[in-house]
Amino acid sequence: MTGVVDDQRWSLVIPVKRLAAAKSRLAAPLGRHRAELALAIASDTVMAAVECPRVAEVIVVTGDPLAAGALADLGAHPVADEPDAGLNPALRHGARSAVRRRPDAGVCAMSADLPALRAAELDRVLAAAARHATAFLADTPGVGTTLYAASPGAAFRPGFEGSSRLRHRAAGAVEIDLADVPGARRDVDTLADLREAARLGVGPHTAKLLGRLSF
Ligand SMILES: Nc1nc2c(ncn2[C@@H]2O[C@H](COP(=O)(O)OP(=O)(O)OP(=O)(O)O)[C@@H](O)[C@H]2O)c(=O)[nH]1
Ligand SMILES: C=C(OP(=O)(O)O)C(=O)O
Repeated sequence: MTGVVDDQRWSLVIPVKRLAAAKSRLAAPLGRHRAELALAIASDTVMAAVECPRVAEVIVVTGDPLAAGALADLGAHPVADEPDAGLNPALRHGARSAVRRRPDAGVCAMSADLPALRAAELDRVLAAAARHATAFLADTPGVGTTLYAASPGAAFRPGFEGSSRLRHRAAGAVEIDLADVPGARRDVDTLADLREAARLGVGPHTAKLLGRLSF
């Protein structure tokens, strides 16, 4: 893209499903601690985003009052989960709010499932995203997407869920090709994912909970 802005700033739109329904693939191993883990992971994701120099604002889209309060305490701006029709509509709603609040910022949707995310990694990913109208980062298995970004003025059309890497690519978004951003790619859906994130080093909320559970 021409006119690349090296210091482009971003509104991060982070969706957080109702905690009682979240992380269903961890229900068997975690039992009653599942909702607590979902919130700890979202808290570490939001904390890294808030600390990232290129991030102007973090908007959390959630219908969960406990998550909204806890993530606001970490510096996020919560908005309602409207129209309450799943992930991509929630992201589009959050993006409209982001553009109203900061018209000069790019809009970047990012999963709340990244407990090993580091602010410096996210900063490098966003610097790469600013070179394109729309861009995305594939997850560790290379099937899904952890982050989808639209520069100012570009249409924001998130296509998360399932094989979203191919979907984003087919829609013309450019894949961000950075080798060493493992925390930004490692989303956690299963126990094996959680173990791998723990090996990378998770943030303080997740670390504390895993310590308590002797994980
Ligand atoms: N606001 C909002 N966020 C959602 C919704 N569905 C999923 N998410 C979020 O989207 C991201 C990816 O979620 P998924 O992996 O599909 O769901 P999950 O709850 O993390 O895990 P599973 O229950 O195992 O599918 C996470 O940040 C979720 O919190 C939704 O309907 N509304
Ligand atoms: C929503 C997605 O991933 P997951 O359900 O694996 O978290 C995705 O990769 O688009």
